[in-house]
Amino acid sequence: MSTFRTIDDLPADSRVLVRLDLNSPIDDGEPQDNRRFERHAETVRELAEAGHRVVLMAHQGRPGRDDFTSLSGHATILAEHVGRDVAFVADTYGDEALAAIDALDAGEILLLENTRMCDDELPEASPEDKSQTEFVTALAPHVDAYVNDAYSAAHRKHASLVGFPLVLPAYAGRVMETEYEANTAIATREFDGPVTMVVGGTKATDVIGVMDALAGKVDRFLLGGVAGELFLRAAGHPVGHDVGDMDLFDEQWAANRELIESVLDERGDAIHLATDLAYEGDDGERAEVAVADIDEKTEGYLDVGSETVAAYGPPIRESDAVFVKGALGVFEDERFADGTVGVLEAIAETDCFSVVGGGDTSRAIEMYGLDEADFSHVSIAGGAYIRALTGESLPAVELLEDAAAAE
Ligand SMILES: Nc1ncnc2c1ncn2[C@@H]1O[C@H](COP(=O)(O)OP(=O)(O)OP(=O)(O)O)[C@@H](O)[C@H]1O
Ligand SMILES: O=C(O)[C@H](O)COP(=O)(O)O
Repeated sequence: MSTFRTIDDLPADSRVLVRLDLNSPIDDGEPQDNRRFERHAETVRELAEAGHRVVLMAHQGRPGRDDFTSLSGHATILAEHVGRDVAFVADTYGDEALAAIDALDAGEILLLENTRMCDDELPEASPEDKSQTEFVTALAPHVDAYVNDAYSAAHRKHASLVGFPLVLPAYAGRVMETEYEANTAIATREFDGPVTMVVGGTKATDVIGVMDALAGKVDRFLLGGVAGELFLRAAGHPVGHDVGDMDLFDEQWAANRELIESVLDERGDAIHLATDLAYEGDDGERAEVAVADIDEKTEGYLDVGSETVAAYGPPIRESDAVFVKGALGVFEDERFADGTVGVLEAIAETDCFSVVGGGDTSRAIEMYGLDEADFSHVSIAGGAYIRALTGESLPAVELLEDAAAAE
């Protein structure tokens, strides 16, 4: 259990500065609704209903990238989820922002502009340095308390995440509480039976690092996606090569080859690899091939095959806990969704403790009509989930723990 002060501990009628993570896919300049809005809305609604004056901060994208936008569209989506007005001010800590904060009445909600539009936010620095930036020193006197709900950004040492807890009483929001507990479970909880981890997706470098770090905690790894093909390649099969203009395999193979070979060598008995793979046949339909029959590099494989999906079911059903990181195939294309959906269905049928992480993978849950309630937790964190899985501490979380300990 964490040792945070939570929003239950806030003094009545506070003016609270709340850090959310509303970083979202952007389409045609507009933020797309997603789980992050729905989850953070609970914290925001609870604060407003309790009569606090609620000032929200969040980031979107990074300067120089296409997804670096204003948060005005985010305010509209958030308001729909909260069921209350969310005012927006196109300023981070200037006179306009401060005047809007001062004018708030009890129960009103205000979203400030993208924190990354302010120069003090981004360069990573110590909490002490961040707490002395103009961004923090200008905003802090206009509020009574700081609430961090942005677990999924807590690995970043940015001003809005690590600067405020040093100058204001700091509390954890509801999303921070639930994400912390579920995501640290693999590193901190004892399970009675086997622990299984489903490993896939495109970020092989990240997940192979997690496999290495968790070798002693996880009883079996079920592999697919890019990492799965790289392990098959290490086992001597001619797969996991970039085909056409793909750039997923060769670079990650060069960067991780030694680690993959040593993990396979030391934990080979715990690593389950696909025995068949799926690809796009000449007729455009899904085609499958047994891994043992692949003797030359010709195809780009886009999913694990049906024999593999069937073989991954029993170990999941026997598990006491299952953690998912990354999809087993290109599930966005229905032809190649069998691996990802197959393991999610197997998990949903059990009553084991289960955490599904990663923004992309968790999207498969609604795409294929699965019920989120059948999983113990569907995480909204990407980079922070990876770090939590390996037991690495997150700077912004540590500061909330320090704040509670110093009480
Ligand atoms: N064999 C494959 N070839 C190409 N892409 C694949 C393959 N298998 C899975 N994918 C892709 O992996 C993506 C999910 O992987 P990613 O590593 O981004 O994981 P995530 O954990 O869901 O997301 P994030 O960490 O970005 O929040 C899916 O969009 C899927 O299309
Ligand atoms: O979307 C995320 O994973 C977090 O908001 C962190 O965003 P960043 O990787 O741009 O810092």
